[in-house]
Amino acid sequence: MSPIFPALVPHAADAGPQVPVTVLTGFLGSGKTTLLNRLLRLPDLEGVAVVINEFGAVGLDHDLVDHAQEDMVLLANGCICCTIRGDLVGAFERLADSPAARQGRLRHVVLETTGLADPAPILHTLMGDLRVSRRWRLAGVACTVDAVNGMGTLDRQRESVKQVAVADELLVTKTDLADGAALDGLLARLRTINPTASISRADQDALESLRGLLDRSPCAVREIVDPDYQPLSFRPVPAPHHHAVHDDGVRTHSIVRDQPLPREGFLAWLDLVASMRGDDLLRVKGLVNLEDSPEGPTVIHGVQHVFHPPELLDHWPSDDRRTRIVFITRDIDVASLEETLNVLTRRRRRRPEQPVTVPLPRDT
Ligand SMILES: Nc1nc2c(ncn2[C@@H]2O[C@H](COP(=O)(O)OP(=O)(O)OP(=O)(O)O)[C@@H](O)[C@H]2O)c(=O)[nH]1
Repeated sequence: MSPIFPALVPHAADAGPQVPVTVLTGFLGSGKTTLLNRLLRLPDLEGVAVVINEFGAVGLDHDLVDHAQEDMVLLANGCICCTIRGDLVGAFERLADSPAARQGRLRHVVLETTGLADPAPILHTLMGDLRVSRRWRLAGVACTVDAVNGMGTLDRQRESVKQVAVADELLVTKTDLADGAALDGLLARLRTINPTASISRADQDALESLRGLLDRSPCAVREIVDPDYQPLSFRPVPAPHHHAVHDDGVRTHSIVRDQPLPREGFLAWLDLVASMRGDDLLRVKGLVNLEDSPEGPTVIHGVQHVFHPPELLDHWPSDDRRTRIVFITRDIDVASLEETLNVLTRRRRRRPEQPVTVPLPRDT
């Protein structure tokens, strides 16, 4: 197993059942708390806890969210993505110690990030910090996008592009205030940045989407695993060329392989790509057909250079047994990802004892 890919080593068997965590991100003022409040008013949300991260000396959002205080953990005084990431670990440790968790009543956690957060380090902590990942498991990422200000925010704030790029569900808020043409333009841009996320409207089915994330575990490959999966409402959206072109440098690329892949070569490739270009891999999700595990696909899921431990499903969800991996990248020459995979899996299969020279993933 690769030494620089420790997250590919399965967790210890004593980890016990992990409680799923849904991350709710979205730029400042985009409607996260409003949506969360609507969600928490639903009748069947017993056992759902909320962790709120706020930026500022005095936390307010915890007062604005209606929820039993016992299940509320507030991270004040900073942004978990940078200054107080350790507090995120502490917050989950405190939550693990809460009566609900100790009595086994905690079934899901929603983590609302500050609107300024780069979500990637938060996801890394959830996926890669053993103190957290032993007990908790990322179930999905929802991102609110403001229909009125969203386009301008995407233009000006690089973090907001990243928030959109890593999301499983894009929840468009304030559609009641936006005009139709502007909304179409925004939807097209969202679809360009992240074609694999489902998009829903806050005033229609966003609540259902968020609710769906609470029922979802493990993370994030529903659209690949589930042959019946249909993204919600907004598909198909108008093609981007109908609107002004906004190039956020974010690209989506799918790798498909008909033949099963050798485990060693595949993991070496993933390791190489993650270590060389991890910063630019905004999101990677896939089902991999490995030669030594034909009974089901191995699910891979990563954010930048951190990957969930790959998970072997006990059966294929459909007749399609091809390897399918979706990359959302920034400024990577995707052709080099394909070339590198070809070289590593081909040569390893033929001559495992030979040292392998591979082309490195290139910039665009
Ligand atoms: N008209 C309208 N207003 C909304 C909608 N969603 C949120 N708002 C308003 O937008 C403002 C910001 O909403 P919040 O829910 O506080 O946004 P947030 O993302 O939690 O904000 P931060 O905590 O600053 O990151 C509030 O005044 C909300 O009432 C919506 O769908 N329609």
